[in-house]
Amino acid sequence: MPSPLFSETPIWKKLAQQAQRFSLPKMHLKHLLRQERRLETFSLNGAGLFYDFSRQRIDGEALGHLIELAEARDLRAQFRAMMAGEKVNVTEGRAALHTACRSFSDAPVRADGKDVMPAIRDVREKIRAFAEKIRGGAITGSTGKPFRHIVVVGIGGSYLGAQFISEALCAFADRKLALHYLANVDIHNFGHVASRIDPETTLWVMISKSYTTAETLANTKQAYAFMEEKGLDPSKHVVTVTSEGSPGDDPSNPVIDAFHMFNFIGGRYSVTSAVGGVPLSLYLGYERFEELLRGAEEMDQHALTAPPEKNLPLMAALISVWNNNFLGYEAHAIIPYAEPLCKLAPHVQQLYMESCGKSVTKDGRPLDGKQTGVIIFGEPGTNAQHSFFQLAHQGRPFPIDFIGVIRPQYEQYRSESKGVTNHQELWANFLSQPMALAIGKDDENPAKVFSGNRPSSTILLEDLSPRNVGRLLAFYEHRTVFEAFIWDINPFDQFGVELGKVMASDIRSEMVAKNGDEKHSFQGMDKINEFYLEALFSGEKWQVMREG
Ligand SMILES: O=P(O)(O)OC[C@H]1O[C@H](O)[C@H](O)[C@@H](O)[C@@H]1O
Repeated sequence: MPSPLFSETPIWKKLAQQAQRFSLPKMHLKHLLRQERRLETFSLNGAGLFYDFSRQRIDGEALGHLIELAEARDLRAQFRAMMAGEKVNVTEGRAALHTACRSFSDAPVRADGKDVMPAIRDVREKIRAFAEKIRGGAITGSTGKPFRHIVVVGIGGSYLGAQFISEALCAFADRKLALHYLANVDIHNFGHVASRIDPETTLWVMISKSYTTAETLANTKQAYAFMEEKGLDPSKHVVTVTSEGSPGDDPSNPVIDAFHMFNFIGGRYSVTSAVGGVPLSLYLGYERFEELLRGAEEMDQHALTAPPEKNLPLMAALISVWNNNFLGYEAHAIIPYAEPLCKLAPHVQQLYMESCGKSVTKDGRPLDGKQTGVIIFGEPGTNAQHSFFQLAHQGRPFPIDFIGVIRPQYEQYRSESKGVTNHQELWANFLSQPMALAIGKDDENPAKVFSGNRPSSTILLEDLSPRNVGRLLAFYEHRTVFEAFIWDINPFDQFGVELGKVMASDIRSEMVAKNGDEKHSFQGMDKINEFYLEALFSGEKWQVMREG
């Protein structure tokens, strides 16, 4: 029996009724915040994170119904099934076992009846040994020099997670190593990287689960051509991370080493597999990568075992669904008051929007668009305040996650301005923004009125250690899947990215024909694309065409 559509359940009706109460003036956040013990009642501690949702538009009664929702949709049972290796990715007939990547327990985890842990432990061990050899100079490039640059070639899930973590932890990186990312097929990305590396001391890490992604293949070819042009032997400068048996898992193409990821790990959930493990261990050292895994494992265990009312990612998912489905917010911002978390929002953007941007339940029943994910975006504070916060305060409202860190990675720089350190100045803003959004302000001048009643959560970390970053990473992963479980959608497939790829392939064929025969005409294509292809191939004639 498929579970009923969320919108057809009794709990949906109850929550919709609850939401109506919140349109009353007395439910404005400026009043709710005066409730006694507001912070204690609406905040949670767990797995090293503090999650404060006291400035969400919620009260005890609404919260009670949200907890009921968690039970009604059996969220923890679904999560348990995921961690136990059941085929929760139903449309692709696969398990989703990213949590196994950071399991350090002796317990087996089975996918298709087979314990996946031995293979996972082997990969970790292989990464450790490899990273030590590269960092220690035991493996060198083809001219015998130790590696000083790492270029990570990959896109989407084979890029964003590693970029988020490497930025978050770059204070711990080996100063002798520079890390570069080559994701975009745009030649400007390649040109930029090529102009900043020393080819002889560059290690290229080619990451692709499928090894069929057009952008990554094009960039890989570009890199090989570049090395060959410099007289270097690519087999001494390239390492691959891909699934077993993929086109890139090819022994006839010699590389320094090849690392496997597994088909039961989705791209956007793969940063704790070899996809993140190889580049991050090279850049930060394996021990730090392992600390990150241990932090993620703590959050996994918390999400698995804590009851809904104490479960951080589950509560965050409930609040998110409340804001989206019942209070009607269509976007959600992630604003870390911590520059090292500058790539958290792009990572969560893929993680969440690829997972929750669906239009049918996992068994194919249509959902109206409002019953799945919202738009995620974000930038670090205070930068965001000086760019788009005008709209956050006086324009269209959207919920925000404010993320703060008690101790910065750089505690040694303590000069003061206006009587406070930079970190304290940052905190003054980190504290003022959620309050200003919640409380608002009246003014005789309508242009200076702040309506307030704009919800936010605050997530606090003690510091930005690898362990805490791992906890934060897993928090967002689990928040994402809990939301998907509420809607009964599959957070592990991404068919929505296919149509554009197929159309690109048709257009590519036209380009191939033109490259082979300059007389090839684009006529017969749809008129709009014909116009643009003519423009691309016209070169200097473009101006003439426009004038004509
Ligand atoms: O790792 P790859 O197979 O190269 O895939 C890279 C990325 O491309 C796809 O288009 C998907 O949208 C992503 O989920 C995936 O992570």
